[in-house]
Amino acid sequence: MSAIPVTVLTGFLGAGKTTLLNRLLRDPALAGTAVLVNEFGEIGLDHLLVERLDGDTVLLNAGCLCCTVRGDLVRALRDLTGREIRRVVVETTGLADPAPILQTLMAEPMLAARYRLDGVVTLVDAVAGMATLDAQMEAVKQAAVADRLVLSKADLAAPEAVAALEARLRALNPGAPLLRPNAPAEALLDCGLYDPATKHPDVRRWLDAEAFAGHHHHHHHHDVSRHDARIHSFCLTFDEPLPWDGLATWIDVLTTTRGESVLRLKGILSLEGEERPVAIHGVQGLFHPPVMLERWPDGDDRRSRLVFILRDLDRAVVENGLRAFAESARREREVAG
Ligand SMILES: Nc1nc2c(ncn2[C@@H]2O[C@H](COP(=O)(O)OP(=O)(O)OP(=O)(O)O)[C@@H](O)[C@H]2O)c(=O)[nH]1
Repeated sequence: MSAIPVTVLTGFLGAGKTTLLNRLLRDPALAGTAVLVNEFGEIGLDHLLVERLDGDTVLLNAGCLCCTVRGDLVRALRDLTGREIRRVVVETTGLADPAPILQTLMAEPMLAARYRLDGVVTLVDAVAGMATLDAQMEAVKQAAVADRLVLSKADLAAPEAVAALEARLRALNPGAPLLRPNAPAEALLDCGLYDPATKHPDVRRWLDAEAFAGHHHHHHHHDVSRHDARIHSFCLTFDEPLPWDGLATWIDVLTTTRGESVLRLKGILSLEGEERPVAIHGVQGLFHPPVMLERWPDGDDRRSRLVFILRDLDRAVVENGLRAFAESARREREVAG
């Protein structure tokens, strides 16, 4: 049984999540999709309950998915077991930090066996988006960790305002394609490591390491908001195969000491003594077990590439740490062997 993809649909209050979802659900490509909707404050916080609406829509009530109803998310996904479900979309409340949701999906062993995180789709409202990003750190995080960014309400905004917001989003998250809500379902969903049609790894689409070339740290930009300045993303590339032991130790250290600062990490690795590539990804201090891929994708170069989205953590700390741990693992091996 192949794991069922779970897409997390997020975006600030009123950004158009429900509108987009309703359109997508009419698309035949989404037949067999179960939807978990998290509405904030519909029912008192004392009564956590999961209510089945029509068909396969489940409403997760009582509070924000990111904090109070993580247990409900697990239960709701567990309840779907045995049904003919091909895909799950979780619509978060506008206030949600997506990280704990992603962590729940990755960390719960029962869920990890049956479901796989496909990706995060973040809606940004072209009218209110700029001000929201200035005011709300959560909105910046939602945009920064997205695999797909969708700009809604561009029809209501001036072209210059749309262009400015697009430029800001590209700087914040160079790896995520920037789409409009009328984009085809396949472009919006299926952001995972595997091409859903061929089941082969599609690293380019998943990682889009090339998109980070030319994008640099924005701290020195005069007009960047303080929130944006705290979050930055980059891609590290390594020509030589990396020692897994050094890398694993470094990930452990980074996770333990600065987990909250690593908003997201995705990578494909060439490891010493291993022909096949390994994919790793993590969200705020939690790492998915590494996945060994069958082979390097056709035409893909065989360098290790690691994409980081960090908050309040300098690139140099991460890069120097990684190099130091890799170096010391190599040295230890030389001494031993
Ligand atoms: N003109 C225009 N209106 C839109 C667009 N997307 C959404 N809207 C409108 O924006 C309003 C909010 O949309 P919703 O889909 O309810 O937004 P949401 O993100 O689900 O809202 P919350 O669940 O409250 O966070 C509705 O009135 C939609 O009709 C768009 O692309 N263009």
